[in-house]
Amino acid sequence: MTSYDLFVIGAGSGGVRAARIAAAHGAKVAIAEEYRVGGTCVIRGCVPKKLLVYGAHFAEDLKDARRFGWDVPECDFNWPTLRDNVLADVDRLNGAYTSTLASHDVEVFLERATVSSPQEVTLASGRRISAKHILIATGAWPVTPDIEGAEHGITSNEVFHLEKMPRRAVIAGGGYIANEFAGIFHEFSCDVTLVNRSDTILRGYDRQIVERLLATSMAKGINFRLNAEFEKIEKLDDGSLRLHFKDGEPIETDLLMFATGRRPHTQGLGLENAGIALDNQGAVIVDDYNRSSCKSIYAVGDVTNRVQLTPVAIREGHAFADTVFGGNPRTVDYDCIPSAVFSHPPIAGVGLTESEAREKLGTVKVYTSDFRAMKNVLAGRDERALYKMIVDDTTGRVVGLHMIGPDAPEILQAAAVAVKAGLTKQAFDDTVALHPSMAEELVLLK
Ligand SMILES: Cc1cc2nc3c(=O)[nH]c(=O)nc-3n(C[C@H](O)[C@H](O)[C@H](O)COP(=O)(O)OP(=O)(O)OC[C@H]3O[C@@H](n4cnc5c(N)ncnc54)[C@H](O)[C@@H]3O)c2cc1C
Ligand SMILES: NC(=O)c1ccc[n+]([C@@H]2O[C@H](COP(=O)([O-])OP(=O)(O)OC[C@H]3O[C@@H](n4cnc5c(N)ncnc54)[C@H](O)[C@@H]3O)[C@@H](O)[C@H]2O)c1
Repeated sequence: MTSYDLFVIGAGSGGVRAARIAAAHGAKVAIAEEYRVGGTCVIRGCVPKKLLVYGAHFAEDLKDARRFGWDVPECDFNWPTLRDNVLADVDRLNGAYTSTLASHDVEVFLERATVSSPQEVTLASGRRISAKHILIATGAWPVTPDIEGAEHGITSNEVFHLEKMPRRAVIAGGGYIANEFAGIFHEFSCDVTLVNRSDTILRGYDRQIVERLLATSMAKGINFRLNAEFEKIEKLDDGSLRLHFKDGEPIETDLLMFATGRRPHTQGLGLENAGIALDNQGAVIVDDYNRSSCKSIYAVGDVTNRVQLTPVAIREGHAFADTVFGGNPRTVDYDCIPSAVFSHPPIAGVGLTESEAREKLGTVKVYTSDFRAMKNVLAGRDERALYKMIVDDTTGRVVGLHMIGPDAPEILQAAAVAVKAGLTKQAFDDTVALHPSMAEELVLLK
């Protein structure tokens, strides 16, 4: 039986980083991937999604360009062209990730692996491999509600491969994926309805910012059906779908996409063969050093259900490799992780929301800037940005920054450094504005 120092299951964001760094520390490493090297982020998540967001934004840019003097003729959008170009870029990245593993002498098995004992995995081909350490980096999988006809819906796994752009689309869910794809489909002239089971969308984001997204999305023409529970999905003779709800009128649509959360991908992985403890969501329970209840087996990324974001999975994979193979025990700092929703317009935030800060700190000061970006003014686009700074009134420290508006994620990434470093509102005020920019609002808040 071949033996390795480390066997990684899952070549996504966390697994690839862990494999590469462990190998650089001198370990003999192998990795198994059942679909494509690169994982969710590269193959069917962040990267192709962001490329579609860019593609979608041209709908507004082309219209606005006329106000800036460009003689733009009526333009048609061609979905197969964008889809195929995006998928070609995914192929390129898949190749780049595969060569990175090869150049670090990580052996890649393009097949499913399961755990057969604390120091052994079995490949789908039947081959058994022993390893001193096993890393579970199998990510998460879309959850679809248990309702009659749910099989007629798709998930984010399939959305990047659509044959044609539907005329009507319903997106179930009110989180990241639902809001991002509502914007994408809408910009491609599709009639979009977002259906959520509660009246709260984007839980965890600052309410005022989310309210602004809701208002802006509705003004653009995206429909929202909140507090709605599906009863069943009926497929009609012409191939379209009729969605029935426990209350309210049915909706007819050409496409139903479930964006109703992602569950840790642990089913059928054989974790019981190594006595690995899971939580009630099926996530691998790990300690601060990513070690599971079995001492030779570790887990990183979405499969641990801590923070389902790529940069977090990467950090966890890196910290694991440094800890176990680099003689440098490290944990990941989960405080002040910036995040964004690539909606139209995008949202970005770091630190405490206003309500979290009020609950945690008691006395807080909130500074806001509610403005129309210069570009939107000339374009005649009645779309306002909102920036919010949450300050601890006792210390003057900025404990949260939340924004919605053009390029909010780009601006927030830089500002998050200041929040993470514990800078005060005064430090922002002391910084001279960079004019004219949208970001200058951050140092001009009164
Ligand atoms: C549509 C979408 C958009 C997203 N956008 C963003 C974003 O903009 N920003 C952001 O930070 N995050 C985003 N995310 C989340 C991000 O993709 C994940 O947090 C990240 O990919 C998690 O990395 P991971 O290594 O834990 O798992 P993954 O990247 O999911 O990798 C797990 C890999 O394991 C493989 N695998 C599973 N089981 C086995 C097995 N038994 N044997 C072999 N291989 C196996 C899978 O095929 C997969 O390739 C998005 C997710 C989705 C779905
Ligand atoms: N920009 C980003 O960083 C980004 C983008 C996409 C995904 N992600 C990651 O992927 C994860 C999964 O994304 P997601 O959007 O699927 O999950 P999510 O957890 O963000 O949202 C799930 C939503 O589905 C709703 N829901 C659940 N069951 C439902 C039902 N039966 N009917 C209608 N609504 C229902 C929930 O109320 C919630 O609003 C996110 O938590 C995030 O960490 C990140």
